Amino acid sequence: MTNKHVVNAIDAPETAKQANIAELDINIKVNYQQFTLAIDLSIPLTGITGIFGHSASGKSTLLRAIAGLEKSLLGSITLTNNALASNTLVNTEQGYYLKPEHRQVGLVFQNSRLFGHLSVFGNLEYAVKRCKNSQLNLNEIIELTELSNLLAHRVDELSGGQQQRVALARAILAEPKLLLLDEPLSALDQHSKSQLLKMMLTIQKRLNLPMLYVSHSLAELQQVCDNLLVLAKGKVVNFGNIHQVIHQFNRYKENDIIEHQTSLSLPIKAINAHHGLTTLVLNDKQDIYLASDEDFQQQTYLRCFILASDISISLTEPSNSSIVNHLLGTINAISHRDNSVLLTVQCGTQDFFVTISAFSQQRLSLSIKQPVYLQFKAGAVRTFIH
Ligand SMILES: Nc1ncnc2c1ncn2[C@@H]1O[C@H](COP(=O)(O)OP(=O)(O)OP(=O)(O)O)[C@@H](O)[C@H]1O
Repeated sequence: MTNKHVVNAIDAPETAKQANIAELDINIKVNYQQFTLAIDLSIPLTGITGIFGHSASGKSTLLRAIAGLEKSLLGSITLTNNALASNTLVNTEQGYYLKPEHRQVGLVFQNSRLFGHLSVFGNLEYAVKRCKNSQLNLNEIIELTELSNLLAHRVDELSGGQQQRVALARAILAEPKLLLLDEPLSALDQHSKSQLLKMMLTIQKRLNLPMLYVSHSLAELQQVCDNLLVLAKGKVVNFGNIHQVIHQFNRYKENDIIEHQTSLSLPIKAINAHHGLTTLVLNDKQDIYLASDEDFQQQTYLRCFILASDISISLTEPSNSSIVNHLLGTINAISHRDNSVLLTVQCGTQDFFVTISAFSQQRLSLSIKQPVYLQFKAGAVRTFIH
């Protein structure tokens, strides 16, 4: 198999091996009658990596292959901890297959099967007993998954969100080197989703546990993922830093999966409680204003995105406008789509994506290399809380 996708293929000069980061080397084919998954990819095991794609693109099949649940797999999967230690999970050429229970890979599904007749504590205790040489502190995991008040409850009496927290705790207590999450939030309401996303982030950081997280929701992935893998029809279409992958999708004419947007992670410069505005540093000359949220107090940087349809263009600096954000930039790409035009405007080193009508583009005679002002309201900058 060729065209191996490497870490942040887009701009990272260093591979995970060079940086001594654990890595999952995948070179596999899974053949079904009507579908083939063919992946040749090295995934650096840092933070949370999102796996995104249309239905039936092969996301769950990939996770099942890593977990050891795919019988019809050909190829190899190796978990490399550092330059010196690697752990082959499967290598069909060598006739090697490590059983799922020996892979040190945890799995949380949409409907994780718990022991319904046992209490929450009983379920967690079972996981601890199965894990030899347990290093984790059970109380810490109970605290991280906010289960202290539920320990005596039978799990079949819990809500979906509570059950998923038990499933998460149980998976972690098996002390995996890698945690796979397959649509763990899809059956939950918005409140439980936010709670679990925050929990996943905290757990990832506190335990330094790498996660691969499959979701249909780009918004969920944007809240927690550092890297994004996009699959289509069983193949990798893109992999790398999540912001860069989203920006590359903006540029694909055939993109039918990601809404055109500018995706950013920026440091917080100031929180102006009086005006309810927060300032983010875009570069040494330009800031971005957005509406404050009390949770920003605990943050040093924010992930945010601005839809391309929420930004407009002005040829002169809008000095008498109520719109707080105006950034000077240079048009470096113009792409026509039906009656609209997608502009890429560079401000400092950051690309912004702007959709305007073809009518406006003609009226303003916009062309490549032209300086323009971007304008967007503070409310157009959408954020996620960590
Ligand atoms: N055991 C199986 N036998 C035959 N075909 C299968 C089997 N498991 C999965 N497939 C096929 O493989 C393809 C990919 O399925 P998969 O569940 O990996 O997709 P997915 O991207 O996770 O989809 P979704 O987002 O809908 O869950 C589908 O066309 C599915 O029908």
